[in-house]
Amino acid sequence: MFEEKYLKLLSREYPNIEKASAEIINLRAILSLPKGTEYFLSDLHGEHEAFIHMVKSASGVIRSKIDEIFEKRLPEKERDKLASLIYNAEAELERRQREESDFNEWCRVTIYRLIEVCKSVSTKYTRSKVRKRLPKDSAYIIDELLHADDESNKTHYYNEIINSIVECQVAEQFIIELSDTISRLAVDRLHIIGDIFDRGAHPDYIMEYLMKFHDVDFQWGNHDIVWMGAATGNWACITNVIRMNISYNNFDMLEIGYGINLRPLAVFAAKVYVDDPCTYFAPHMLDRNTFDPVDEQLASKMHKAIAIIQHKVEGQRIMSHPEYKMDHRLILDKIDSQKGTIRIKDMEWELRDTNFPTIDPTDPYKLTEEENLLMNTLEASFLESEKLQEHIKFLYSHGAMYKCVNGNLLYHGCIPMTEEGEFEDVTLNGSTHKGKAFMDYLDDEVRKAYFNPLASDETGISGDIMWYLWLGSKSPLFGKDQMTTFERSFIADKKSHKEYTVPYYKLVNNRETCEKILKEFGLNPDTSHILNGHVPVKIKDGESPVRGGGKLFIIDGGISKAYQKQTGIAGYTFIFNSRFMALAEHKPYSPMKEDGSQEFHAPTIKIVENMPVRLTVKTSDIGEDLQLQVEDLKNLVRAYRSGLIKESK
Ligand SMILES: O=P(O)(O)OC[C@H]1O[C@](O)(COP(=O)(O)O)[C@@H](O)[C@@H]1O
Ligand SMILES: [Mn+2]
Repeated sequence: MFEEKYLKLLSREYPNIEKASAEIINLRAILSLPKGTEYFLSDLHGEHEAFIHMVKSASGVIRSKIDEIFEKRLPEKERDKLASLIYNAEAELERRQREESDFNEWCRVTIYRLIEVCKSVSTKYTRSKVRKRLPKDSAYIIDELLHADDESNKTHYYNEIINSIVECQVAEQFIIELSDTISRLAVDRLHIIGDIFDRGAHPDYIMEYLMKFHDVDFQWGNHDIVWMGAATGNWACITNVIRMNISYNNFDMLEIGYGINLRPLAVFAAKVYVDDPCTYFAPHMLDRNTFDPVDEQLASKMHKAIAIIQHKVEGQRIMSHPEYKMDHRLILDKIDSQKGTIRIKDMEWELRDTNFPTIDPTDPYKLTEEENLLMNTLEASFLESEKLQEHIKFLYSHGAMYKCVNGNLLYHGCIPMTEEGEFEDVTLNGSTHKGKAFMDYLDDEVRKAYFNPLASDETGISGDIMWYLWLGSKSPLFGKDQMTTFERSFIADKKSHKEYTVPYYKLVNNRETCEKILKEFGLNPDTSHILNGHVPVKIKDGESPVRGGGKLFIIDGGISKAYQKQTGIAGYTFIFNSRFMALAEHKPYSPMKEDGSQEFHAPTIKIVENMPVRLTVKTSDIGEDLQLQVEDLKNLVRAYRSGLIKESK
């Protein structure tokens, strides 16, 4: 009965034997194609240019295709230029326009070459899938070019199309679209293993790019979850987000990108810290603001003002949630203004800054009236920012705490474990969970906090769970014992800044631990792998991204400019195609120079596992779905044949 109903519904889409059979043939053709290339990135930290370059170059995949096709026909320099064109067509076109004596001829030759590359990256897909990835306006022409020269008598037709493109003066647009199509085809699916936000200038641009990408998923990082909490209106999250981004001078993103009104904070800070240079709050100057340059002095004052509000608000959250077990992070009541010291966990530290005009020593966690008003305005800015809310909703709809995909387990930080290597029971809001069940519980609560706070277990203010996930010691997204933000700004002695990672990070050096985690998530421990982000791999100190005897890969190598000194490289990406799994080790991204030139450094690719046989779509997760669809369609055809369901046109 149920099946008949279902088949009737299906018959709306495939109303007769012919249509249903055509789809069966199509699906079976797809199943036999090679598995598409999956591309994994993590810890993007607002570095939009480096990120877009990584996606467009597909971590060296484009370059190796060009070499494969043109090695015998074009000198290396020419191949470099063709690659640069695909990475950033607008910029390369500008350079060519200046340098080529016959620009039209260059366009003509370039279109031929791009079509060859495009053909090569589209061989893994059905024609219909390729068509879907083509830009709307030039889809028809590209489709023709991709297939026109198969027969020699079509060569004339092929040349005519290219000549017309050049003569109609649409060659540049066409080249841009074709280049973009090539990058899109080179990567079938993107996985972002957390931390899109903070430190770098433009996570907002990264989100815009990803929202247009054909297939992307996220595993939330601690820096994403704190923005998700801020977008929920949680003050502990809001203050953290603003503090961090002012500390990296990201005013363009905050005020222009997301429309967060920082004027009240500026006015407040300038007044409260009028004679305080706020020396230890000077922002890092990695990127300049184009639209919203804020005077460095004022930025330092704003940074200190929001940091103090953060410590007050956080103290309130700690007191409301005894189960967070964060009493040791109650800091402000431990300040001894007379002595200029602070006592943290039985240690006394000297403060390098003792000017706290807004802290009432008898009630140090209470916001002043002005601070309270200021927080109300900031909350409104976060709740009302259409762009931010749109980006956060996308993070929700395409993201999760973890993901199992094609035999890989993806998560940003860790799975809480005891020193003995058992999954650790964690109690939050009166509910105790461990392992996969804990991740599922958190996933659920994070969604409720934003979409349906009344249905959540949350005992404090909505979004506290996101704040806990940002810095709590049992947070799978954080994985450290504490976040020493206060110490980093107020105490010179670096010993006080120490943050220790949880046992997980040692345990995963053992293969058995990794296998145990994979099993917990329902994956086959013999064939599956874990992909982790979050902890920068310090190559220069001899660290390796490969752990657990090759069962786990940590791919945070520091795309973040702020961390490149520590890691010695510019990040890892991971590639899983039909033939192998590989780590790509990147060199720092060099931005375009004033004269318009730009150097690209190909990453070093290390194959970490070769597939015993070439993988097909059939063996991938999607393959399972497609096979079920084929079965359903076969049942539908049977129902038509037996007369159970009537065919229509
Ligand atoms: O180097 P910054 O930007 O001051 O940030 C330091 C803070 O960032 C953290 O490392 C968290 O960020 P990550 O998730 O990128 O590691 C904290 O543990 C630390 O207190
Ligand atoms: Mn992180």
